[in-house]
Parts: sequence; C-alpha cells; structure tokens
Amino acid sequence: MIRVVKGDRDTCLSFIEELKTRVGETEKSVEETVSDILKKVKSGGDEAVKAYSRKFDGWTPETLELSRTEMKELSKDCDPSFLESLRRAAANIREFHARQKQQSRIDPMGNGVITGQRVRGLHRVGVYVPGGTAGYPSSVLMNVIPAQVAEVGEIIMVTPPGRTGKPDPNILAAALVAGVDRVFLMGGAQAVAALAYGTESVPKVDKIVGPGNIFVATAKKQLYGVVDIDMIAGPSEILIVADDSANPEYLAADLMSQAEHDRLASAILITNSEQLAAETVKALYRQVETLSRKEIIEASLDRFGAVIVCESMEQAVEFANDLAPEHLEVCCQDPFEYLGRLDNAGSVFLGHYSPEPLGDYFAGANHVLPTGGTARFFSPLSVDDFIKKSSFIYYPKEELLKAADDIIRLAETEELTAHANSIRVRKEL
Ligand SMILES: NC(=O)c1ccc[n+]([C@@H]2O[C@H](COP(=O)([O-])OP(=O)(O)OC[C@H]3O[C@@H](n4cnc5c(N)ncnc54)[C@H](O)[C@@H]3O)[C@@H](O)[C@H]2O)c1
Ligand SMILES: N[C@H](CO)Cc1c[nH]c[nH+]1
Ligand SMILES: [Zn+2]
Repeated sequence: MIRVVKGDRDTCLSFIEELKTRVGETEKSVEETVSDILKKVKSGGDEAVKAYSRKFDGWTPETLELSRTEMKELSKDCDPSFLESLRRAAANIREFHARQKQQSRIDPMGNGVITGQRVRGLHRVGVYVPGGTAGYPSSVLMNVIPAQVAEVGEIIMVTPPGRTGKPDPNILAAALVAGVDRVFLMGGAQAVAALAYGTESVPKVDKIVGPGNIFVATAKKQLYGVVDIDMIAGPSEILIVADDSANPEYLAADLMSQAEHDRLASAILITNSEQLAAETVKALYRQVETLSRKEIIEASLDRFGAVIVCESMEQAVEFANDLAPEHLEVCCQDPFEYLGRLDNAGSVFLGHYSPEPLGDYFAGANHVLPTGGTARFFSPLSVDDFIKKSSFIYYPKEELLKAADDIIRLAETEELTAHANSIRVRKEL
C-alpha cells in the first residue's frame, strides 16, 4: 500500500520529483471542470449553484441561506460535551490569534511631521468550511476567530451539506459558538464562485479564505484577482522527519491521521533508520484495519504515500525543505536542533508528543495551511489575512519647504514636471 524507497541523495531526490509530478497531473485534470463551474455560476447565479448542489451533494435546496432559527433548530441535539471541547479549543485559538493583532500606528517625528499606518478589518469576507466527506466544525473556529480578532465587518460562511445531503449539526453549532454573521449551505467550486461574483442571494465578498478539496482550492486559485484569497489550502499533507528515537506506532498513526482526509492527501516519512522505516510500515498495515476510513487511507497512501530511507538527517532536512509540506512532524531526539533549518512548512510539530491532530484541534495555532509545495511562499491563515492598512502623512508648511528642493529634483529627474510643480507652487505662492 505504501512505497518504500531507499537510496543515496540522487535516488531520493528523483523519487521526490516523481511524487510532485503526480500531484501536478491530478490538478491539471480538475482545472477545466472548475473553470466551467465558475462560468456557469457567474452567468446563472443562485440557480446554477443549486443545480451543482443537486449534482455533487445530492442536496436540493429551496434557499441557499440558513436562518439563525434554522441553525439553532438543526443543531439543538449536539452533544454538550462536544460543545464544551469546542469552547475550550476556541479559547486557545482566540488567545493564539489575539497575539497576532497589529495596531494602528501614529509616529510623531518631533518636528511637526506625523506619519503613520491605519489598520482595520476587511469589509466582508467569505469563509469556506469543508464538509464533503467529513464535517469540519474545527475549521469554522480556525477561519472565523482570526477574522473576528481582525474586526472584519461581516463574515459569510459557506459549507456543503456533505454525505448525508443534510446540514451538519456540529458545523452549525460551531458557527453559532463562533458567532458567524451569515451561513450559506453550498460547497465546492460553485460556492467559491458565488462568493467571488455575488448572486441574487449571496453577497459578493472582498476575500475568500479557508481550506477545501482540490475543487475548492482550484476555484480559489482561478478566482484570484476577481477576489483576494488567503492561500492554496487543498488536500491535507503530512511529512514526518524521524530519527531512531521515534516510535513507529506513533508515526504510523500520524501518517494515517492526514491520509484519512482525502484520497488526494499525502503522507510521507523520511528517516535515516531502515529499521524504523520497516517497523512503521508494519504498524501502518496493522493499524489501518482498525480505522473507519480505511478505504480512503489506503487510496491516499497508494498514490501519495511514501517512506523514504535516506543517508542522514541532514538529507532529511534538505528533502523536507524541498517538499515544503503543509504539516511537518519532527520526531527526533532533539527536535529543536532542526527547527531553525526547516524553512518551508505550514506548521511544524516538535517531538514525540506533539502529533499533528493536536494542531488540528486544540493547540491554538491555525490549521488552515498551505499545501502542494506552496509553503515555500504562503503562511498559515492568520489575523493578517483579514486586515488592510493605509499609511498617512502630515507635514507642516515649514517642513515641506525644507524638503521641497529634494522632491523637485527627484521629480524632474523622472521628467514628471507636474509632480515638481505641485511642490513648487507651495514654495513660491
Ligand atoms: N489545507 C488545509 O488547511 C486543510 C484543512 C482542513 C481540510 N483540508 C482538506 O479539505 C478537504 C475536504 O474535502 P471534502 O471533499 O471533504 O469537502 P469540501 O467541502 O472541500 O468539498 C466538497 C465539495 O466538492 C465538490 N466536488 C466533489 N466532487 C466533485 C466533482 N467530481 N466535480 C466537481 N466538484 C466536486 C462538491 O461541490 C462538494 O460540495 C480535504 O481535501 C482535506 O484534506 C485542508
Ligand atoms: N488536518 C487538516 C488540515 O490539513 C485540518 C483538520 C480539521 N479537522 C481535522 N483536521
Ligand atoms: Zn487533520
């Protein structure tokens, strides 16, 4: 079910290239489907979204929006202990993100000159909460809390009804706990298109954030420019870098924790220990039998899973930076030794007792993370995604006059005489 590759640096690198090509090929075949959906929603509005909901989710909505009363009614039987856990997780997420908040700045320069920067929340954002093959109440918190910390004007949440063809009560409960402004029951590329273009019932948003499957991620990519987006947060990925201090049972469990998200999810172990690699594979075969999403896990590991036995931990670090995974576990004797050299990862999990699901649900750091190698340049979802800034400048007359000759010279060098004139009229009149 999972390939094991052992070799020198070149052998490992060429295998890694092959893995990356596989991901790229899958994405290409989705591009056209998504582009078609976007066009149809742009011209067909609500009716097109409803037609796709019927087709992909087996859901025949009368209206796309859920009222607050409907949300309360649909979620009234949620397990109270689940809600308690959700509230504790929300508190950790809020605390983590509150520390990210940037303040507006006024910088008096002491001579009457004042410069500064005004920071404020975006006017209206759309948050995508996945729900096709599993419900993600945790993603409601991860999307909405940083938006609230940033003081976004209006938060519009979209989520598909999922396998049952009914709204997921736990997602709705999470939306009520988080305090989302409006909820629309729709998913996939059609939901992203509705948020980007606006429809009869869905308001057009300034930015779309949140994770989703390949259709959601591709739609966000294609709509960038019509609307702002946070990043490409597609099918989940885990890369584990481990030395012989690691426990193979833990490694197998952690690899499958991400493989279970999606047939397109990827799970890779890189180690310098042949014995650890062999024991992890054995543990994978044993543990998978006990898991409910066995079929998805096996499909994901078949195509996008790998165990790479390299020559040294130095190589493991090099390969990790090359792969730029969404999640990177460092299951080593001294994980902090590696932290400063691991430059390309959405989120890094250090040591034997910081498994990836700790970050998915509870530690407070965001679980909406870049995938597909885009951790080379994208960052985790944060409060920064929900703000915009403007700078401001105030000069009193005497300070402008002191600066006038410099400005005029710079403007004339660029042959922009109207710029120079704007300064000169103040100097001369
Ligand atoms: N990177 C991250 O931060 C992060 C976080 C959480 C989840 N995830 C990922 O989110 C994804 C959740 O996926 P999901 O499928 O359960 O839910 P989803 O909500 O992302 O996608 C479901 C939607 O996909 C669309 N769809 C399904 N099959 C289609 C087809 N053949 N053609 C066109 N559209 C189609 C449907 O419209 C459906 O509503 C997983 O890939 C998971 O790994 C990523
Ligand atoms: N691992 C996912 C991000 O790739 C986030 C998540 C939500 N629930 C469980 N896991
Ligand atoms: Zn997860």
